[in-house]
Amino acid sequence: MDLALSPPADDVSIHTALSDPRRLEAVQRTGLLDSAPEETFDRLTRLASRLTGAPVVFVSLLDRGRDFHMSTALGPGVATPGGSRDQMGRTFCHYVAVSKTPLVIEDATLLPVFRDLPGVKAGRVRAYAGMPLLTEDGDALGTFCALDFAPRHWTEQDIDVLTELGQSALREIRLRIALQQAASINLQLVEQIQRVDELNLRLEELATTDPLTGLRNRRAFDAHMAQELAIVQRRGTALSLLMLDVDHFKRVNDSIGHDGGDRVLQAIAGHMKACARTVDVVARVGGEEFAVILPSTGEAGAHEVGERIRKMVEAGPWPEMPVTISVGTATLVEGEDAERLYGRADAALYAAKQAGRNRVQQA
Ligand SMILES: Nc1nc2c(ncn2[C@@H]2O[C@H](COP(=O)(O)OP(=O)(O)OP(=O)(O)O)[C@@H](O)[C@H]2O)c(=O)[nH]1
Repeated sequence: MDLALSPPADDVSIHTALSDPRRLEAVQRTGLLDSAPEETFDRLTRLASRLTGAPVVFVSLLDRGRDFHMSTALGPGVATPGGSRDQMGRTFCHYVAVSKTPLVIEDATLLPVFRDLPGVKAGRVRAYAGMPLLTEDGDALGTFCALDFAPRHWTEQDIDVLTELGQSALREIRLRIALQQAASINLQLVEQIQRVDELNLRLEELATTDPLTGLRNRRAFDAHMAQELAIVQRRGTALSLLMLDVDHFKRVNDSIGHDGGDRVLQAIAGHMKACARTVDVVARVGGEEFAVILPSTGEAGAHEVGERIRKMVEAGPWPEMPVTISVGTATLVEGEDAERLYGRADAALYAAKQAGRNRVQQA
């Protein structure tokens, strides 16, 4: 029974069909290209070889420019092909993939279309029976096929065996595609979740950061203050607050312009960050007003930090005009809430201004 192509596909149309990107992508999606031999497929080819008596049965995946033999079974006494599992050049499997129908050849040397195939010319194959392995979308992935070195009559039972076992191989390959798809969807989901997390983090950062100085804004300051007070209540540690205000900032603006004033605010923010520990919370709480929350810090420590910042700001360098700050400090007393602490630090700041500015005043 010769089930040859009618009309047989020519080289150009075979090349075009095999190069179809959708088909090649489907082959990739099996995840089986260059995979190690697997018992699942080897069992099927072995069984097919035993039941048909064909000396060679294999499952091929038709990749770009090569046939990858993912499973090969050899009959008794047949020498192992060894080496590469890739088959280059035109093969019977290509005709099966292009026609998407079975191909059964009893003696290829008698058929002009096939007698010049490299495998036939080299004596590696004379008879061939192959079934196409098609995706659910009808793309040809490869073949399940048997061959013989001598002319051979393929019986109806041979064809049934190859068809049935080919179907089993195909079911397994389709399962692999589905698994690959599920894994890829899973990966995409994980990536999307990561992206959303990153965006949320960025949004949170934007919502809590002062755009001019990069310090925490008033909102973040209030949240940190509540958090620190809760810690103090639990652990009984100390907590201090610094309020800072640029001296005569109106004059600064008037002299060097609003942009110049902004640069001064940025430089002061830099000095404050340089003086603070990582646990301290440095914030811009108003136009030219700053605050620093100092966890685990008592009166003396708060005064010291205030002085350090004041001196650093005074030292500048200020190329355009001298700049100083006034600082008010307050240390939490028992039973005090955030508002009262803030109020006392602010009052101390006011007192520092009244006392002549460029100084640190304790509440
Ligand atoms: N450049 C700049 N100026 C600001 C910003 N926010 C507030 N200001 C200015 O800061 C000045 C604050 O002035 P005042 O509150 O009168 O106090 P002051 O001039 O600093 O004087 P004292 O605080 O009493 O030493 C105003 O001129 C505001 O316009 C800002 O983001 N950028």
